[in-house]
Amino acid sequence: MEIFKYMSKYDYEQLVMCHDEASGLKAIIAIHDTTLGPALGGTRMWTYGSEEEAIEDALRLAKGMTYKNAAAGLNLGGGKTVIIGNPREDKNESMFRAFGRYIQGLNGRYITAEDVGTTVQDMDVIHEETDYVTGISPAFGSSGNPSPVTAYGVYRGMKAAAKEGFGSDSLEGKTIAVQGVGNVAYHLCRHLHEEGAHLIVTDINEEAVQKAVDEFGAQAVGINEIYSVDCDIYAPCALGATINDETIPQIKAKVIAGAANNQLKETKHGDILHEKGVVYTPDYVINAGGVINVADELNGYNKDRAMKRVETIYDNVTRVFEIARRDHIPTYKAADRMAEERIESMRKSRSQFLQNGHHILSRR
Ligand SMILES: NC(=O)c1ccc[n+]([C@@H]2O[C@H](COP(=O)([O-])OP(=O)(O)OC[C@H]3O[C@@H](n4cnc5c(N)ncnc54)[C@H](O)[C@@H]3O)[C@@H](O)[C@H]2O)c1
Ligand SMILES: CC(C)C[C@H](N)C(=O)O
Repeated sequence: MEIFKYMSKYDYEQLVMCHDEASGLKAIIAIHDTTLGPALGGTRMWTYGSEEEAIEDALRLAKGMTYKNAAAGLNLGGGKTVIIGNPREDKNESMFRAFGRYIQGLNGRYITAEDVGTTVQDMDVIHEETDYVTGISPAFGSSGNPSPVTAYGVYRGMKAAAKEGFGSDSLEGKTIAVQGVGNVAYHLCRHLHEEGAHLIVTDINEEAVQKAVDEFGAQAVGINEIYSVDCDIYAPCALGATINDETIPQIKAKVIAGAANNQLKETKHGDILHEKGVVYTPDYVINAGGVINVADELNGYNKDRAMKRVETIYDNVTRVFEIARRDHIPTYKAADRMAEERIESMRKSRSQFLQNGHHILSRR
């Protein structure tokens, strides 16, 4: 991978390689765009096949956060971290302390939170070294684990997508295939079960599957079976790129709406879904609940205010479908248009010089 070529193609600002021999920290912080404000995005810990794969993931996820934050109406830019390692085996306190010092060194250009493989406890350790971290324990006056809020946002966005696909936003009696029943999808399944949906689930973690079967009466299927099951809605809630050349011909769902980041392997897969008449709900619009919730910490966390803002995901998803219909474009392009228009208008209006300009973190 030619890194500068890639950064130039998608207009990235900064890539930081963080290394601490003593703790084993190998982290990559990618900052995509800070036009709207400091870059806020979570930290993923994962066993990557190669360093190149990790860098690419950090870059792709950071760009997704720029669009997610912009589309959600937040005054925040986009960034993300990946830590190379197994979250079950390789974590230690000094690793997250070292990582916290690297974040502090960026002096507020990047603010972190949880993502796959990291927890509230990890954020608390990072907080020992820096204030540029969110999703820390409620004991610190913070918002804690963002996953239940992300799940609520996905649930609301899925209802808006159902309205588009089926003419009603009721999920009662709908069959929903959920891929991955981890932190977010467990709570999503609870909302869906409470509304009377039938659930089909899969996960590489058998315990997680069993919990969904026991608590929500879900039907369990194999890892590769999930794409081809008879269902109304496919909810990708594991990792990215699950909508691709191999899976699209298998998917029977009329609507796709889930929590995972970067669901389309390539943009052409969004075009194919559009041609097939599948209602694809752009990932970064529907899964913004977690970042909306942690971002509220920057103003002194207020749960009611944060949840009110999460409710807007229903309207944002609806708006994306309206733009797609109006401009005869696939939904992923409509979402990009919505986010890019906001960034561009702010870029233009901010060109005027201001001594000691107001900064979002000054309110903390
Ligand atoms: N946690 C949040 O607040 C949040 C916010 C926005 C987006 N997301 C995205 O949502 C997705 C899920 O996040 P999470 O926090 O629930 O993570 P998680 O790690 O708790 O859950 C992911 C689940 O997917 C399972 N999984 C992994 N590979 C799989 C495969 N091939 N097939 C089936 N299951 C598989 C894992 O075993 C795990 O149970 C991620 O893509 C994440 O980036 C999370
Ligand atoms: C800031 C975090 C809550 C980010 C979250 N992991 C996401 O992808 O949106």
